[in-house]
Parts: sequence; structure tokens; C-alpha cells
Amino acid sequence: MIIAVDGPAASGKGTLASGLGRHYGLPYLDTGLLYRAVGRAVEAYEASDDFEQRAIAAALTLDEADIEPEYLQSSKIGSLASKVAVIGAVRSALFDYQRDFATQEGGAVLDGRDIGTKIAPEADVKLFIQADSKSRMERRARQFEARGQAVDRYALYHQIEERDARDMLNPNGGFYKADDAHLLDTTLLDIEAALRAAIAIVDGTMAGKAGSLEAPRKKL
Ligand SMILES: Nc1ncnc2c1ncn2[C@@H]1O[C@H](COP(=O)(O)OP(=O)(O)OP(=O)(O)O)[C@@H](O)[C@H]1O
Ligand SMILES: Nc1ccn([C@@H]2O[C@H](COP(=O)(O)O)[C@@H](O)[C@H]2O)c(=O)n1
Repeated sequence: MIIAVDGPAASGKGTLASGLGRHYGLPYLDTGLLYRAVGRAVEAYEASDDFEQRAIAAALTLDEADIEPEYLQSSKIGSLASKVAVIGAVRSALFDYQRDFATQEGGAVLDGRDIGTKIAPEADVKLFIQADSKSRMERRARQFEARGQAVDRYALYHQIEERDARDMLNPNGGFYKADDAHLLDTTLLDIEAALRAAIAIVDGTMAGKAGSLEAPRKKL
């Protein structure tokens, strides 16, 4: 079973996708970390003329050892990730790794922006996670504060909005809800309730697929 989880920044898609991975015993990939690792690799060259070429080179040579979540979680790296993510050649360079992960034997759960549209359009279940901007900002603020970081909520809100806007306008993206994705708005749900809702969607979708494979009934 392939489960695709997409949604905007700090919507909680990673929390849900990893929870679904644990629940169904499936390997999980946070694809945002790949873009973040490329962004981090070119952090020093953001204002350089060759930023794009450097980002492409970094994506082509990205190694699993570069995916160090503890260095990739900041707003600054998130913003850089969304800047390298508009470069078509960066996306192409990262495609095969994500595609191979999605199509591995036994299935997988992936979260990102284009999983249901580009990476695994054939996914068995697609979830599009939404939450209003204020809730997303508050969740991210608490996440940073739990790590002992001071947070300027006004600045954080605008960073999230700015990143969402860049992502939505990405000409090489696919950052929209797939037609066959289930929308899950978690604004009013805590983590446990959101995970229960996501599991109910996956179970319901898979039961529906199994039902449609049964021989059609014929009325006497
Ligand atoms: N339903 C929820 N209610 C409250 N907090 C939540 C909920 N879902 C996730 N969170 C918290 O919000 C923060 C962001 O969640 P998470 O990292 O899963 O979002 P994300 O969409 O994967 O973010 P990113 O776009 O940066 O990858 C985390 O601290 C997480 O624990
Ligand atoms: N499949 C994806 C995943 C992420 N991106 C870009 O990376 C940025 C950071 O992602 P997070 O999920 O960690 O917030 C994101 O803003 C996107 O620009 C992507 O393009 N495709």
C-alpha cells in the first residue's frame, strides 16, 4: 500500500504520515528533508549568481548522510528549501530517490507537496492535510519553543505565508490537492484525533477498493 500525504507548511502532514507509517508498519519518508538538505548545502550562496547551478549540483550529489534532520528544521532552511524547489533540474534530480522509495516492495508512506500528483500518482490512498495559517504558525511556534528557541510569532506567520505563496506559484510544482485526494482539515483536531481521522480514511478507502474487486452481485 502506498500512502501519499501532502499539504502546506506546518499543517501536521509529517506527524500524520509518520503515525500512519507506525500504524500500518510501512516505511516513511519526509520528502521535505531532501529539499531542505539541498537548501542547506547552498545556504552560503543564496545571493550568488550561480545559486541555481550550485543547487542543481548539490541535488545531483545529495547523499543520505546529508539528511540530518536536526540541522534542517529552521525557518531559514525551510525558506531556502522552497527556493531550490522551484528549480526544475533540482526536482528532477530528487525524483528517482522518492519514486524508488514510494514503489518499494510492501509499500510506503511519503509526505511532501507533490506526492499524490507527481511522485506517486497511483498511490492507494492520498491525503491532503490542511489547517488554517494561524494554527499552523502556533504549532510551529510551540515546536521551536519546545527546543528552547525564542519565537517572533508575527515574523513566523509571515515566513509561513511567504513560503506557501512561493510553493503555490512554483511553476515546476504540482502543489495542489490531487483530484482523488481526501481533504483532512486538522485546525480543530489535536494530534491523536487527526491520526484517528487519517486512519479512518485509509481503512475506508482500502475497504472500498477491496469491495470493488469483489464479483458484482446479480439480482435474481
Ligand atoms: N493536529 C495537531 N494539533 C496540534 N499540533 C500538531 C498537530 N499536528 C501536528 N502538530 C504539531 O505541529 C508541528 C508541525 O507538525 P509537522 O512537523 O508534522 O508539520 P509538517 O506539515 O510536516 O511541517 P513541514 O511543512 O515543515 O514539513 C509539530 O510540532 C507537531 O507536533
Ligand atoms: N515533495 C516536496 C516536499 C517539499 N518541497 C519543498 O521543500 C520545502 C520544505 O518542505 P517541508 O515539507 O519540510 O516544509 C517546501 O516549502 C517546498 O518548497 C517540495 O517542493 N516538494
